[in-house]
Amino acid sequence: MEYDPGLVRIRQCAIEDAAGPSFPPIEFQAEQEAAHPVLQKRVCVVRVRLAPLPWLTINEVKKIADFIKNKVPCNPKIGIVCGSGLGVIGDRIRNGVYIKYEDIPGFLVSTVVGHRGALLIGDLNGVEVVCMLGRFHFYEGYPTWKCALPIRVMRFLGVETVIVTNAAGSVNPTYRVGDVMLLKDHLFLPSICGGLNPLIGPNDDKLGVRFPSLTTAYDKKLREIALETAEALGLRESFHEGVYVMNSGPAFETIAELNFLRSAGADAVGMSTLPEVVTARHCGLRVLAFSLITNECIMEYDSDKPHPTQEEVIETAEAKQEQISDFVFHLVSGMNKEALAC
Ligand SMILES: O=P(O)(O)O[C@H]1O[C@H](CO)[C@@H](O)[C@H]1O
Ligand code: HPA
Repeated sequence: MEYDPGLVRIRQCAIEDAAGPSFPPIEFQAEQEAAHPVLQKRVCVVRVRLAPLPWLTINEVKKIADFIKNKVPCNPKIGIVCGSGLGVIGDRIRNGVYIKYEDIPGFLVSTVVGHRGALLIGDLNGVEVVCMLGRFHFYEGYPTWKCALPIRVMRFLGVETVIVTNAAGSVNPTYRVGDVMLLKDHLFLPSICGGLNPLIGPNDDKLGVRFPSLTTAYDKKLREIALETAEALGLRESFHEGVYVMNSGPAFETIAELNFLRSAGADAVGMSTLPEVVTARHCGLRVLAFSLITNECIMEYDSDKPHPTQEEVIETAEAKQEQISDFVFHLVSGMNKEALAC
């Protein structure tokens, strides 16, 4: 039988190398053909060129965590992601050690105003935390799995719970600028409509299951603690629980889009957070997430309200930063007590 390289079909090929699982090969080249000694069939030996792996393996993520641990011996149980203008949360951390993102091999760099670009590890109200002073956004050009890479790094630093914060616009007309919305659910539009789920790619079962459930993504007990903390600080009236929707950004939404999002059940809209939340749930972390409402979204045509700007977002975040950092300061203590009691 004549061997025709054009007819070779390899239906599935998973190759384990030292670094972990590979993805489908992209090129086959026939090298030789021979009779198989046992099967008594003609077989061909092929040379396989693998597609370069875009994803990091568990070992590569562990290496980043090990680098951090070698620099700063630590055992944080809570991880915090600071949203736009909310890096001030880190100012309450005592005995903190900063590591700039650019100094961490394999990490990313922040490119957005209002994101300082460093990890801060230290003591927040008696709890050891690792705090991201600045996050990564899809619109900066990072794929969603990379935006969420720090969450996996946190997991290998020993973190069990993450507090993910963001600045967001209000879609719910009863919200006011300066209010806080605890996320009770989300609409991950870039995932549902755009195939941008951060878990796309080979799954490592040692980290999490292939098909994680997100039915209880936002921990109920942690939300209760957050509301009790707000109550104790006299802030309860400005706190809500609602649905966050992610727009990939960087453009703010049109009026038609905002009305569509409202009718779909959204209360606040932003351009971040969900890659981190999905990744955290996948690797077994508990999640509390909240939005600071930094601007009112314009939902009507011919409105004379100001158009949303990054400056307004940062201004509101700065005006509220003391309140937010006070809230997080007390929140971590309540969360820690609950974790110790479990
Ligand atoms: O979600 P964070 O990082 O808080 O930032 C929010 O603020 C920026 C828009 O002003 C966008 O990046 C949006 O996502
Ligand atoms: N839309 C999207 N992202 C945002 C907004 C907004 O109105 N405000 C802060 N981040």
